[in-house]
Amino acid sequence: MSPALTNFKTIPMLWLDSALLTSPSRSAGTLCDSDGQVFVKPCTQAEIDFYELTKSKYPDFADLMPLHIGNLVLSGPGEMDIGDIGDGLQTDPEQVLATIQEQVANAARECQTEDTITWVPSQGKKIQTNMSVVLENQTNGFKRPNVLDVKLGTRLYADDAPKQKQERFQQISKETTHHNLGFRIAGMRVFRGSQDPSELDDREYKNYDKDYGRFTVNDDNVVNELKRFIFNEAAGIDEDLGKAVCATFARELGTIIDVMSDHNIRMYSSSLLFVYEGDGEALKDAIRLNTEYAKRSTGPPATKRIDSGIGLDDEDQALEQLPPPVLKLKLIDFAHATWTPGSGPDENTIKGEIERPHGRTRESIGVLTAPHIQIDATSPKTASFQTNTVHSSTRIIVLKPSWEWRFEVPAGRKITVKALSGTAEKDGVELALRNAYSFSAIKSKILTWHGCELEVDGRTDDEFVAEYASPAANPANAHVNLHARLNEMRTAAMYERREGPRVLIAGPPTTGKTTLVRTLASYATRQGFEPIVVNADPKEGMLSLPGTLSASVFATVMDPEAVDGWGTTPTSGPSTVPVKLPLVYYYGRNLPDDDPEFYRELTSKIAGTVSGRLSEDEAVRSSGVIVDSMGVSEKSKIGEDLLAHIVDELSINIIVVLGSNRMTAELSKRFSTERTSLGEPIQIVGLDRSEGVVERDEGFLEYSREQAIKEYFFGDARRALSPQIQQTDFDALVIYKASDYSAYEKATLSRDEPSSVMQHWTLAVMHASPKDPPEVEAGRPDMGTA
Ligand SMILES: Nc1ncnc2c1ncn2[C@@H]1O[C@H](COP(=O)(O)OP(=O)(O)OP(=O)(O)O)[C@@H](O)[C@H]1O
Repeated sequence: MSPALTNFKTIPMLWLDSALLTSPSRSAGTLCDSDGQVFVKPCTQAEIDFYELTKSKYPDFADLMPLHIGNLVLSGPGEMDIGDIGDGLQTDPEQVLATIQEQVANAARECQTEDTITWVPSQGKKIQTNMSVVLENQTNGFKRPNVLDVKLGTRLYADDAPKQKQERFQQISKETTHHNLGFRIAGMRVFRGSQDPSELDDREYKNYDKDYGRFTVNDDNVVNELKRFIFNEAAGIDEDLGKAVCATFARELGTIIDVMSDHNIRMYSSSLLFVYEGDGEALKDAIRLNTEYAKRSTGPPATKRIDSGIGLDDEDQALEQLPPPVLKLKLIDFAHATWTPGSGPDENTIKGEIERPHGRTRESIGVLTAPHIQIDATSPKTASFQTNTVHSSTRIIVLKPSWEWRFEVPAGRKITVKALSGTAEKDGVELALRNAYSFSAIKSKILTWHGCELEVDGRTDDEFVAEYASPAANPANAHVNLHARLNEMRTAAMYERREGPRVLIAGPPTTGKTTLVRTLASYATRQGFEPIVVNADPKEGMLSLPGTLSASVFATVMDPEAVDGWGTTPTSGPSTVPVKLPLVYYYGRNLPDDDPEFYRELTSKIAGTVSGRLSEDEAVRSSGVIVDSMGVSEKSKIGEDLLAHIVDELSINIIVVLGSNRMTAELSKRFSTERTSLGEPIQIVGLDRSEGVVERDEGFLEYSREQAIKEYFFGDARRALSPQIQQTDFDALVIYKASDYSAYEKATLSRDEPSSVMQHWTLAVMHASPKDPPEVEAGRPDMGTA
């Protein structure tokens, strides 16, 4: 049988061999590469799909899983039955590693030993598999890995499991710690885990097979049994060292619970895989080396330099220098895992990860840190230590004038940035010196005009210093010039008591439009102007949820840490940065072309309100308007028409086109003879796109949108928010849903009845009489969101 990799470069593959792994195990279907770095696990297409979807759409969740390197197709498709994968496993203690390491062929083994029917999402029919996932081997790099597999959940079967299977698994759950605690020890392996040499294998491991977790471990002894995994004087792991391991696992588990709580997923029979260095001396060495590494490190593990204009990749070098691992904790086995949007967090799985000790504000204390284990977090000896999986290092980045530090932080990770000296700004907002700013799920930049020193703590996914020979070489220079020109116009307008510039920022997708709008708004407020900013791009919300169009006066500083990059509203709770009060219209769709009529109607309404505000408020009038528009591809006729509608309605007199000569030329032609409603000519300015502007994939954007929704309802980590609860009878509510737009069906809204399907929906609340027709409802501003 010759393996062929689908999306992974060829690597020498061997059948799993005792000489290559930390434990001998020769299990059918299981492969390992020659240096033990990867682990190949036979699986179904559903599991491959789950890995791939998670990697592309939910990167923070993918961080909780073993790294998915690719997929493997074995030759002779159709020859292998998933039920065959488990042949020969389980009986010999030496073979238990297969259970423990990534639960190789877990589903199949369960099927063979616990049920006669193969449990795969095919209604119990046996399916054939010639596929495997190629994963990072979690035990790689350890000298003597101790491994513990904890199967999670009270319920162990998915909805599509056959009835017999369901009954069998219900029975298992009832008879084991699954029932009350929501988890069970599925396998364990401890270096020198017994004083009796006859209980150890030839590599000095004591192996606990799955029967141990089913028949020996119960609710009363589970904590003591778990202690066997960690507190092991015979291997040199004393009380202090063991407590430090527990505390570090608890911290990692906290992250897993936090991320899982943010997602809508259902997992059955998944596990947590705990791995740590089981040799006390090697463990102490690894802790020391990791601590030294963290202290010594002045740069992130993967820093790209652009010295002499040549990109140097330090990644390989940095990886070689990494200290040995101390411990790892991953979620594994996704044979029965699916993403279930709208279903809420997976309480069944999370239950197994949580113990609720009294008096702790945070509930994310895991099985290994149950109160009985008594971690003394105050003793320096027992404090948790840094592992290289969550390695972070403090480093200083020195930027010369007009340079940018560009960075990407994935969802679920956080960095803090302090400007130590000089001046630094993020999207036009100047960073206060020595103030720590936190950023998560972000792709952005810090720019300096005069040079600065930044202190950065935390691991980024990518970062890069963009060096420019002179300020003029940085496209941001054009933004400053544009701002200077707008300010001249504002000052003139102030003296003449008329309207200041109304600017529309347009361009194809991902050209830096929103960044420029934020920068211009921030520069204006820093100089005492009070422009109205209009967000005409429903894809991302401004001071409101995604799917809305909004406008707000910006008279005070913006909040660079805000999840949407703009700031907060009074509904987001108390804030150190002044809040803004936006006018919001609910559009309910991603793109303007999804319902152009309704989009036109709403932008006209916003324009009406903006015009009212301009005429009432002198300071706002002379400051003018800045509009962020949707990305319009160069050949989109409808996109161009919608832009023209915004230009007309908001009396735009300056159109800035980013990153497209063609669009600049077309708009110049279109507006060359037109005048605004105030009789001014319409100027078109073409600006270059910065090469720093980055694509944000759908997974990243979806996560950002989810965070914006969460922040809207619950505040953020910096401020607690108690959402207002107002109870209303369902009879008093009229609920409308955006109907599917078609050229024939012009109705924007269709009536919907309250039902359980609406759980986790966000509803825009509008003040209207229940008798009002949908057209009237649709055009009203939101009072808020429920
Ligand atoms: N110079 C830069 N360096 C690094 N990142 C940047 C830079 N300019 C913009 N970005 C980032 O690139 C991403 C895309 O930029 P932005 O949202 O401004 O583009 P856009 O044209 O508004 O996109 P869309 O068409 O999707 O609305 C953002 O995450 C932004 O923070």
